[in-house]
Amino acid sequence: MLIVIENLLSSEEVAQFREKLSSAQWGDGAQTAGTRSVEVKQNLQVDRQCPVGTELGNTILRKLGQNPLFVSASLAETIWPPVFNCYQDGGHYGTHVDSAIMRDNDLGLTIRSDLSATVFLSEPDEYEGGELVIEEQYGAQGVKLSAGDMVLYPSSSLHQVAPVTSGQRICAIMWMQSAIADATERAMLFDLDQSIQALSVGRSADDPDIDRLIHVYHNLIRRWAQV
Ligand SMILES: O=C(O)CCC(=O)C(=O)O
Ligand SMILES: [Fe+2]
Repeated sequence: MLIVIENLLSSEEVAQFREKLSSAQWGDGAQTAGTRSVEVKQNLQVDRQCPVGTELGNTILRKLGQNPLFVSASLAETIWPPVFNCYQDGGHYGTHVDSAIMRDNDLGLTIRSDLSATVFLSEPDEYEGGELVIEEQYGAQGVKLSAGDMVLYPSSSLHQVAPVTSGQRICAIMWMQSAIADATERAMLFDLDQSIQALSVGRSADDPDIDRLIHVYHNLIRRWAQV
């Protein structure tokens, strides 16, 4: 399931990000690719130690924590620090699957990647090509969103970034471990939560039917969560 979260960042925030990223330390993205994906990855990434990247990454993490749609869809337990990338001059990332286990010994961080995310920081008309193409159960889907929007997709999917034939495609990407490892269970919880939110509108805070649905929602999480 692909989920689009619109306006995670406002246009003012996108402008601030772009301004700050222009002074960040950029390096060859191949340095962080696995042995197999290094052959298909051609892009630039902000160095992990760059303070600009850390500051902007923390801003994204804060915004995610405040976004009800993201929280409901991901039930994220641990999020990998966002990585900023830039594709230009034919830059691309051929078909690959993200590593299942990600480990950073310096940060003492290990996650199982359940969900991957891309926050678009360039407007679609700023570059040609550069679609994020995700292979889903029902076929491949190309994603190219407005600046400030984010797509959330299963880390288990094969995906690629098509060559950027003109302009620059700047994005933030991240991976996360969900409290609910199983994608089908997570999708059912998302549907249930979205319906509870919709049905609650106009009902009193102690509506017994809503209480019963919330009871079911939390007890399913209790049953399925790995925390
Ligand atoms: O830039 C993107 O949208 C995704 C890049 C990607 O798939 C990766 O770095 O693993
Ligand atoms: Fe990827």
